[in-house]
Amino acid sequence: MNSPSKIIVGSAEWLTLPSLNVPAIKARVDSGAKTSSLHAFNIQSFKRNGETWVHFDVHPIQKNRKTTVRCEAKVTDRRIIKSSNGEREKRYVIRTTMELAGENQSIDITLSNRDNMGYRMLLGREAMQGRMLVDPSEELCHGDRSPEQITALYGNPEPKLEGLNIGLLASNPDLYSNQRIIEAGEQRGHHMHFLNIKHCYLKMDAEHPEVLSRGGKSLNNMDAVIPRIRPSVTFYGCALTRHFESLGKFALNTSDSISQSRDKLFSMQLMLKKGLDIPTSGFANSPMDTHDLIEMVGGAPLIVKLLEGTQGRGVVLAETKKAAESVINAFKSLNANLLVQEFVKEAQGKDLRCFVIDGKVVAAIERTAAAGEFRANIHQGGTASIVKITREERTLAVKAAKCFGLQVAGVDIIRSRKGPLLLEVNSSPGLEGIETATGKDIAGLMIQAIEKRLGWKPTAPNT
Ligand SMILES: Nc1ncnc2c1ncn2[C@@H]1O[C@H](COP(=O)(O)OP(=O)(O)OP(=O)(O)O)[C@@H](O)[C@H]1O
Ligand SMILES: [Mg+2]
Ligand SMILES: [Mg+2]
Repeated sequence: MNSPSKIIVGSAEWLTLPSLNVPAIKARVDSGAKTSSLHAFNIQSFKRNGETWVHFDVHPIQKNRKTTVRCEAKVTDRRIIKSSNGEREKRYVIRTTMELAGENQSIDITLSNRDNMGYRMLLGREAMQGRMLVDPSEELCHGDRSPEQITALYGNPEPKLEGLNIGLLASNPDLYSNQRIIEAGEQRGHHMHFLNIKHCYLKMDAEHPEVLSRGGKSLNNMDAVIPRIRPSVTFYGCALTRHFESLGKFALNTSDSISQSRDKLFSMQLMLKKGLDIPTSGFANSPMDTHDLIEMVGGAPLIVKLLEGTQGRGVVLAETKKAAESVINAFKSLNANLLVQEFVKEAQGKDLRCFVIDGKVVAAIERTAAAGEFRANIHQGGTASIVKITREERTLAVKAAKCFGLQVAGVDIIRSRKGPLLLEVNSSPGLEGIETATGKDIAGLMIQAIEKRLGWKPTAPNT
């Protein structure tokens, strides 16, 4: 069995991919994977002498997004790959030479657009069969590479002087929030593009997928997009965002996170599932259950919410049981979906808006309803002021954003006798109220979240 001609490899090894001009790449040895894979981006197919080729970029060094190698290879196949989390994805397959322990061999590699546990390459069992034996307790059996050696091989990359191409996917360029995002991006040296959601369209094609803007301009050169999708265009805006994501572009809030948080009922169920508290709520189909619903949330006074409402419209306070019954049944007769919720009276018309970016609360305000009003929405005449939030509230806000996978979120919390309760999570929180009240550059922090994710560093001196 143990043929002496086989090479022993550990759990990770340095390889060379000479035809791709990759002099050194640390691969994770993964006999659980069939085919080897390479983390590639900007993957673009093209025709050469009637054959399909791809060019793509690789960051060959772990935790380094500055060193980029541009590669080109003939496509030998397109394959459905099932990743370890069960997701299926169609990927390009290329054949290339791999050098390990002084031996060359030809292997198939799929081009994956995700990082594999921080490794830029996975060496699958297809490439190892008949040639290698794995000793999982060892690592780098064929030598390590020092940072100095890596620098000698790749040279010192020039810092990227050029700003990023950032697309703001939104509807109204005159909106305070949109203007601020464009301004903050430009201030930090980026090329900001206002992309009107309704003026963008997409091409679904296996070889050359694309997002375009009216007139036929390709938007495939965007490095990142910031979706600011108003509720009326959720479906279309999420479709565009999803397309950008599948092109390997970074979306500050993914289409999945946006659509999940937009569905009020679903989002409440998800928050509860993650152990995050909300005011007790009920949802029913038939008016025959109205009475039970009212009892369930502790009787009147109670809140009735239309699932489709925004900015405080469609949120009603029913002071008495009679009023509650009439409101619920009236909405029902209009075929509206509604939920019934316990009224948090002790909040006294106040709620908290916590602005979360990249897992941190970067600003918080307290909104106070106008006199005679229980809804704290600014659109309903509410006023905003700075507030110090508790550690518990901070944690709750961060967890709420995380449970949807939102990198930017406006988390609304109401202070109840039982402690802080989540009201809702917004994927396109407005900037005006919070920037004005706190004086913080929230738009700038959103841009910085993109820079961080893309490993972009501003050049001195205007950091
Ligand atoms: N259960 C409740 N008890 C007391 N006040 C509430 C309750 N639910 C909502 N409110 C008040 O009403 C306001 C509006 O409610 P909510 O945020 O649920 O709806 P909305 O703002 O219309 O929704 P959206 O932000 O999605 O447009 C809240 O900001 C809060 O001040
Ligand atoms: Mg609200
Ligand atoms: Mg909302």
